[in-house]
Amino acid sequence: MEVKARAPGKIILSGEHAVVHGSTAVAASIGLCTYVSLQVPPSNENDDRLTLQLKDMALEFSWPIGRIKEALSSLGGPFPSTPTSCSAESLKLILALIEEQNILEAKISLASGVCAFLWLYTSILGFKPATVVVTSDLPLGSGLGSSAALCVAFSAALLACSDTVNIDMKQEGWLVFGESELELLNKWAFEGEKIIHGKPSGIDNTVSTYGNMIKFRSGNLTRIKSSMPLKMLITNTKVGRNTKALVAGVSERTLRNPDAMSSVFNAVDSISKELANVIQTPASDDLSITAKEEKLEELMEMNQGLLQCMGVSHASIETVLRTTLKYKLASKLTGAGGGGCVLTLLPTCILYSSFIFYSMHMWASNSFFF
Ligand SMILES: Nc1ncnc2c1ncn2[C@@H]1O[C@H](COP(=O)(O)OP(=O)(O)O)[C@@H](O)[C@H]1O
Ligand SMILES: C[C@@](O)(CCOP(=O)(O)O)CC(=O)O
Ligand SMILES: [Mg+2]
Repeated sequence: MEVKARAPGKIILSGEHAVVHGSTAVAASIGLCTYVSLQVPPSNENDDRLTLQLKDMALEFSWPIGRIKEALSSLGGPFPSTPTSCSAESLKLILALIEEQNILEAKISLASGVCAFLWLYTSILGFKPATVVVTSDLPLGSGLGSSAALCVAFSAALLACSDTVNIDMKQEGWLVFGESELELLNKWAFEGEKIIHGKPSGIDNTVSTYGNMIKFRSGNLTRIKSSMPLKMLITNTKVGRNTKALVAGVSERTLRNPDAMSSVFNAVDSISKELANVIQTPASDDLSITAKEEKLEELMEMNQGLLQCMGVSHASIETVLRTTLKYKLASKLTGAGGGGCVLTLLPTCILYSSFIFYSMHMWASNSFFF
């Protein structure tokens, strides 16, 4: 049997980091996905290994099922069948299994993704042999939510293979999970994100699970329907960074300056709520599309200023901000910052201005348009 699953990456329009501390944030899924294929051999076949292939990195991890059972036996299995956090003790045992595979120093950052895989796999499918293949359109560690897309795609493939969920609705040739299955999937993906991020808010796995645009606060999502065309340029600075370290840095700053940071988080909360309102409110004689875009630009600039206060901007991000400002375009970092991707709002008028569009495109050779 083979199951294929895909899950999208995301952009955060407002509220990253502050959302970890209880503020509202707004995010949208994008058309770049992570794909997982899971092949379970027929039970009469003599293949008793669990193999994970990370195709884009030309990496393969493979363990005899007996070795995984032996390594995790002290946990007293069977593993939990409802979404449960990976304890420090389980994480240590899983890391030992990964260390045996001699992962190259240059690719060590992938270990947390492999850890999330082993936790989700053994929790949802137990000790079944299988081959799992991962490919992705997303740049890793760039703020576009590759970690969450990976966890959502893993959870979707694993749950579809398990006997516990029913999926039967079809959309463009893909089977679709129902509401309660999506909720279960999202909870499992969150447990995977915790292994990669340390202290995630849950916004990335939630927008990857449900798609479209969402407003998110303290674990609760509200679906948003945009009433205006929203075009974003995404520029990848290609400066690598690690979400876990950046999130921990903001928490440390918050411990040192609780009152000041609480004001910063409150301001971000107001900005995200206002941004969601502007996106949802239809244009009218009193509020033209141009006025709405100007409002969004201002809110994005304010959010960027507060992200600088949190200490998560970077010289490469500032360079993109300065460059887009020359064209009177507003930008902000998206995701954890410290490098990674920058969002620039492309107002409807610029889409007709071929000169600016062309020169921006030439300059931003690392950019995608959405
Ligand atoms: N396709 C993938 N294959 C293996 N690991 C992945 C993949 N996508 C994401 N990961 C894991 O997620 C980490 C990147 O997550 P993170 O630092 O949160 O950045 P982002 O989510 O913005 O891409 C990688 O270092 C790796 O551990
Ligand atoms: C910084 C944060 O708000 C978003 C991180 O996104 P990413 O991993 O950089 O794509 C963390 C979170 O909400 O879990
Ligand atoms: Mg991430």
